[in-house]
Amino acid sequence: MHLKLSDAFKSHPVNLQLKHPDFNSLHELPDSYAWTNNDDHYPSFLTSFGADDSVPVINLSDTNVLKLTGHACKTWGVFQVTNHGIQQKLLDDIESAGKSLFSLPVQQKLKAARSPDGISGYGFARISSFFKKLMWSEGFTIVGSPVDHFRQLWPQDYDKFCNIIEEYEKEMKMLAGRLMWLMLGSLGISMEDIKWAGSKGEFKGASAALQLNSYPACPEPDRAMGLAAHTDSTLLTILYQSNTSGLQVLREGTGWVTVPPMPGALVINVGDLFHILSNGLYPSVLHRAVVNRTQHRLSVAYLFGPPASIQISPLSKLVGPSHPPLYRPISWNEYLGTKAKHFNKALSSVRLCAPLNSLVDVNDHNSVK
Ligand SMILES: C=C1C[C@]23C[C@@]1(O)CC[C@H]2[C@@]12CCC[C@@](C)(C(=O)O1)[C@H]2[C@@H]3C(=O)O
Ligand SMILES: O=C(O)CCC(=O)C(=O)O
Ligand SMILES: [Fe+2]
Repeated sequence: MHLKLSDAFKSHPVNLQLKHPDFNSLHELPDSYAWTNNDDHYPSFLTSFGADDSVPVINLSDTNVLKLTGHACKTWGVFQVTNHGIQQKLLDDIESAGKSLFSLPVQQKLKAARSPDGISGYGFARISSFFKKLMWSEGFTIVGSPVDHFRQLWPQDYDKFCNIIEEYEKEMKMLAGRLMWLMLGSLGISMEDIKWAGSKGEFKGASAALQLNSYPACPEPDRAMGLAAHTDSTLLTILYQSNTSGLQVLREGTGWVTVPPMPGALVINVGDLFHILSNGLYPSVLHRAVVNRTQHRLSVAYLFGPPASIQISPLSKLVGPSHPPLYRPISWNEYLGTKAKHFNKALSSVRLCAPLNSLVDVNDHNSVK
């Protein structure tokens, strides 16, 4: 059956509390938002202060870009890129569209609420259902045309916002394709190895979701959680975090490392599906967003994946007698359903054989508990 990405949660509906708080009216942290180490799957005491380990920054015009990308993917599963060709004006436009959306009255935003079995719309992050405490954030997911939802939000000028989203998605898709070939090229994979990328390798049928995240200033940031630790269920994610810090990645042996906002830079996460494609060579990065006392923070994630129903499995060039396939084939839709059911155990539920050194499997984040 030909499924669309928007069908992914039809069999995994999640009923999140629909009554959203008006964050601006909360002057102290309600107990329902106060996290202790027991509430998170990955404790905060792992935070590293002033670690000299920092997320790689790659200039996409560097002559050594292939090698740098391979090293960053293998050792971190995340990197920042500069010289990526996305105009600052477009980044500014998407940021102000996001700010305009989240500053609407709660009742207005709820008119575009995500339905329990839907993918698009306003609401808490889907993973909220796995936690007893609430996250100090709100989100808006766009898959396909946002016009119906935007008409609800801005009856007069929804068109202007639709155009910004369309332009942003077009540019992000091109950049995602470029990054895919860099990451694949660093593994020795070429166009003939990925048939679904199309004859020119343009990833025409690829699917994607655009996620706007808003983290209001928080009266007690040390006890709150913006977005709990997770890996992305994507091939790769392109994140724009503007100029406010909040994104942290978990580094083995070091702890939580802040990804510092750099003017105009974009953060690239290796996602779970790329981890599968690479037969475990590139880890999908575990990351979270923390909040702060004074500044509102907005981030925009472009979640890039394959066509919704094609099967993703370890690439045959990366499999051999001494490298058996570590994962069974799975489509993006099925994987999203698996994530909705098993959250941080989704990847291991798709795994075929236990890792040799199972205690230090980079992607078995459950072992960090
Ligand atoms: C395609 C998707 C990945 C995502 C779930 C979604 O359907 C759209 C939103 C994505 C997001 C963004 C915030 C963190 C996350 C874990 C979540 O709850 O929603 C991711 C999901 C994911 O990568 O699994
Ligand atoms: O806000 C951030 O920095 C992280 C957002 C994120 O992880 C996501 O949207 O998947
Ligand atoms: Fe994420």
